[in-house]
Amino acid sequence: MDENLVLIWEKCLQFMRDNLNAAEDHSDLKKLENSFDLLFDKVKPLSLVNHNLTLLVPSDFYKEYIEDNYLSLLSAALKKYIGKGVKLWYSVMENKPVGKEAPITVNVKGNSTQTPKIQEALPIQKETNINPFVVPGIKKVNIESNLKADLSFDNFVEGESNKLAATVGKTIAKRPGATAFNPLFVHGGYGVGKTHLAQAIGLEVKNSCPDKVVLYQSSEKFIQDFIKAAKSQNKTDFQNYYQLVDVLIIDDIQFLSGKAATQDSFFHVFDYLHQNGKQIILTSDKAPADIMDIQERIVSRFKWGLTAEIKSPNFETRRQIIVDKLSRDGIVLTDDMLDFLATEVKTNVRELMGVINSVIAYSTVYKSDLSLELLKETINKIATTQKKTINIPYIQEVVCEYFGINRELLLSKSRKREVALPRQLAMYFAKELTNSTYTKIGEEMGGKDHSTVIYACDTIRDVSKIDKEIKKYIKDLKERINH
Ligand SMILES: Nc1ncnc2c1ncn2[C@@H]1O[C@H](COP(=O)(O)OP(=O)(O)OP(=O)(O)O)[C@@H](O)[C@H]1O
Repeated sequence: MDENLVLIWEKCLQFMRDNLNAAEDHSDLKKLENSFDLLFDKVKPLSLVNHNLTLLVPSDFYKEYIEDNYLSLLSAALKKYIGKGVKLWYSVMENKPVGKEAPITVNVKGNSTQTPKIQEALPIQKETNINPFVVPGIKKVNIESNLKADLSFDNFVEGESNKLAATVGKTIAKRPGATAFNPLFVHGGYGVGKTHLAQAIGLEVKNSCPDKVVLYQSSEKFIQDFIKAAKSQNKTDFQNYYQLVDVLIIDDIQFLSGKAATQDSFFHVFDYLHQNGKQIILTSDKAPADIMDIQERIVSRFKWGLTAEIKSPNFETRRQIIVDKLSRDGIVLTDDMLDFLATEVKTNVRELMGVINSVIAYSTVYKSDLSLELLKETINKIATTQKKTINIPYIQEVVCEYFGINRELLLSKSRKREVALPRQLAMYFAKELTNSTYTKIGEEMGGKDHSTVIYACDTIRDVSKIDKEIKKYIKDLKERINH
């Protein structure tokens, strides 16, 4: 690498770092510096030819993030150390194919530092399958968006747990289909805010571009519609309907698992929308690679854009969610009450919402008499009434929902991995979390022999020590069963 260029780039970085606070409305300088270092650590200057500076970035995300957050600062630095009129280019590293030495890069023009106007990233065409179900010249029809006004960005509290997904979501909402984040694949545990975020993006698009057709659909509805269409031999109409959409949001996409025919249809809808610059947003309770029994070509498409995980919120975010929600209802709690609530309800935001609603109900009744003691009593009562009895049918229900299979299949004799593994996990949890004997578990698992149950429990215990996937299933399921 050109030593002179490295030196210039070092100076630019130092300048940007020194001016972080001035450029951003951000009070926590330390955090800002950390995220700056993390980001720019992976960005390298490749070449500087006739005032054309090319930066090597690991993925489209880096390009988008730099353009959205650091463009003015970067422009100032380049002007200072290179001169006026520097044009910025990005060389984006694509996945490195096995056996090749050098990374493949795709060159993308950035915003010229001369022209402050935001310029859209060039869409990177990854594959060019022609969709057979395209109806040319089809007119726009009225499609109900299924968006809920209260699930907006205004009501969405951002924190460490959802920062990446929320930041990218807002970028997408400004330029749906025109960023590199297509699809946006949001995954995370139960009740952490995936649906809320996906809806917020949809609402924001509708606010800024009312002409855009936004459709939020649960994957269950997508599957039902597909089955109906297949029965009445209307599969083409089904696909055409989804192909009319500018922003397609499918919630809980993991439920496509094991549904090969629906997956085929989804694949065609996906490709058509993607090829035509339409935005796709998907949510799931698992990362793409962890969804079982789903076609490889679909899993690879899930990863084309950006995969962002939402984790359980930390104390600060939980506290802020409580403050926000209560203030919308005109309720103000003391600091010790807020701290108490945020400390007590740790698992997920849905549970937190339940507790907040109870607090709202109590404060309506008790008005100013609402005290920390009363709050503690309330939480204890909720905790007692919410405590679930963990029994075998309940474990079966949770396992079936998690893997997207029905109970009949779980209890069947099928030896297919996508059924046998959930069955073994259900047996394992039945042994771990209930007082049932191996014989009793076998009976409730579709009349299996007690030795089959012993074998299943031993297998899961052994495999979980070395297999990351099984470890993750156990962790996720434990959380859900104990919830
Ligand atoms: N960051 C947040 N700020 C404000 N409210 C939130 C936030 N995250 C979640 N919520 C609220 O918590 C509840 C559960 O969120 P949501 O339904 O989006 O979770 P989810 O991850 O989609 O869950 P599931 O996997 O069960 O579908 C909703 O009432 C939502 O409005």
